[in-house]
Amino acid sequence: MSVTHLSASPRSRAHTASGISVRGVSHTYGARTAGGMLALDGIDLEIADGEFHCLLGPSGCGKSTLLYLIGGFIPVQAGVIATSAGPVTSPGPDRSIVFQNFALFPWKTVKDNVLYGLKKAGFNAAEREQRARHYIDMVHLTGFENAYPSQLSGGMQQRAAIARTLAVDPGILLMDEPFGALDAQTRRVMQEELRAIWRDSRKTVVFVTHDVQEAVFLADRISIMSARPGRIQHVIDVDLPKDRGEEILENREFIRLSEQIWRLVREQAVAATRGAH
Ligand SMILES: Nc1ncnc2c1ncn2[C@@H]1O[C@H](COP(=O)(O)OP(=O)(O)OP(=O)(O)O)[C@@H](O)[C@H]1O
Repeated sequence: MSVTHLSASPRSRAHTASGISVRGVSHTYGARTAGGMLALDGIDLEIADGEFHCLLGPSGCGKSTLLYLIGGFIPVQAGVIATSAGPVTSPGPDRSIVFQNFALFPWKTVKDNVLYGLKKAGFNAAEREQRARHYIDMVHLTGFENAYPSQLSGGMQQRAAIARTLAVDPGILLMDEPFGALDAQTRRVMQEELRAIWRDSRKTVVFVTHDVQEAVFLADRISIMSARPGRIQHVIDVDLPKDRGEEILENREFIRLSEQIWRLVREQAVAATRGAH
């Protein structure tokens, strides 16, 4: 896939990639009541500017909670989260999120969904048009600008949601199992496309997944979290070529890493099951 860059004029409000620093972050749901539940316990994590970072771990270990804290969607109770824009205290235009369930407005067309985010971000009419066209093309939806979400397949809806998120040019892209609802084949195509978009647009990505192969395919580094309360158990470097396609699945390092990480995640999943009894 070829991706051309839009001019980064001061008026474009483009956000440069940024690192993310998470220090001593804990989170308790229902903290004000006696029965509060500790979801995250002392998370320390440094994500470099321009890194593709995956969070892996058993169900309920707090992956989404950590992502929402970085996004500023839930307040930081203990510890500090910072980006190059400073400490995270609320959502900001430098961070955007893509959810599993697409989160498109069903009553708006693909183009209007993309334009909506741009208007909110303060782009002028000409920039909105130019950006909408560019990002709809980037995710291969040219020709479907006037379609409504209900007229699109799941993969196309998720590509529209990604176009809407990318169009506002956040430096940090937060993705919460964005391909979880897709069939295996569409998922593989989307993984390749996302990797290509990331490589060409230089964003910092934090990507939550349950899928070990997906994490190894996409990431520069992978954090494996413990069963609840979530802690960072291991941080693994993925030393694979930058350009990754179907052939990487047969790369010996890919296979070795996938097996190693699968064992580590399984240990945590078993611990989570024991903790539930
Ligand atoms: N709003 C909430 N109120 C109370 N408890 C919550 C809330 N959101 C999440 N939790 C609990 O916090 C823990 C962590 O949830 P979270 O969704 O962050 O985990 P996760 O690792 O993303 O899970 P999954 O992989 O199943 O999506 C879970 O036990 C969950 O039930």
